[in-house]
Amino acid sequence: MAAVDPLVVEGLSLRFGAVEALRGVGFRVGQGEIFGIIGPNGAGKTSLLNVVSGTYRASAGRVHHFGVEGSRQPRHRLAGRGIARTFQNVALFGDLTVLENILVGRHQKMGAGLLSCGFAWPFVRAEARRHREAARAALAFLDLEGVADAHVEALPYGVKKKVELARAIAMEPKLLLLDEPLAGMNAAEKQDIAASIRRIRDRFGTTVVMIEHDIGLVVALSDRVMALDHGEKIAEGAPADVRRDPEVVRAYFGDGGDALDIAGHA
Ligand SMILES: Nc1ncnc2c1ncn2[C@@H]1O[C@H](COP(=O)(O)OP(=O)(O)OP(=O)(O)O)[C@@H](O)[C@H]1O
Repeated sequence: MAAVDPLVVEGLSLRFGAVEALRGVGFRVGQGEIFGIIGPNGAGKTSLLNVVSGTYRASAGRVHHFGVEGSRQPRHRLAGRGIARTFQNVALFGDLTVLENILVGRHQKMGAGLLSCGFAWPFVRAEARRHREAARAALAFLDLEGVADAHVEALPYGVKKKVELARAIAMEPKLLLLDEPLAGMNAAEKQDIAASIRRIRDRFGTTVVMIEHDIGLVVALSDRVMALDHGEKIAEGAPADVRRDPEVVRAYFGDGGDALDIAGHA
């Protein structure tokens, strides 16, 4: 039987009063793909990710996760279905340690109660141990073991962003949604995160959908790219083709832009 695509989006529209944040956006993401979403400020990228992850309800259109209609599912159900996301701004608990933050993510996946309950049943202890092992494995995969017991608020921004990624992969997602994973980082940190995203896909076969402003890295990292402008899809395809697409260049730079400009945009 043919594999079902992890994400199929059809005719999505979203309105905020008079603002049409999304207008009839549709696309498909195949198993194990890294799919980049680009577009100038206000293009609708975050709105799209919010609809895909069930945070917002679309005015029209559908989202299918692994063949199941998902746009009306509550967010915690998405976690149980193998979908994890990170946020544009760091969304960790600053007063908890890195390891504790990862365990909170696991908790979301496995359902409430188990980690916090006081029972000493052997199966509960075994379950808690399994969560810890999975959390530590996620940290090790991203070379973060050294900060496992550090409080998140004490960490540099670039490390916090990486911890968010670790928290997401500790949920063992089949589909990973990343909202500007490289934002606010220096060049070395960006390269590190980009390499980590690729390693996650290569090692676990995770499908990745990523919004990102750094066009150079999106093009280098993605298998396919989609560009939005004013809530509409204006291009989709091979990263290098989308970057050169006249509509995309115009969206970023107006009529005076040319393809060389966007090639260097970061
Ligand atoms: N909660 C909201 N209420 C009202 N308008 C909103 C809301 N969220 C987004 N918008 C509007 O919807 C449009 C799309 O915004 P969105 O944040 O999705 O764009 P974006 O491409 O993610 O932008 P950026 O790159 O700046 O993050 C914008 O006009 C924005 O002002």
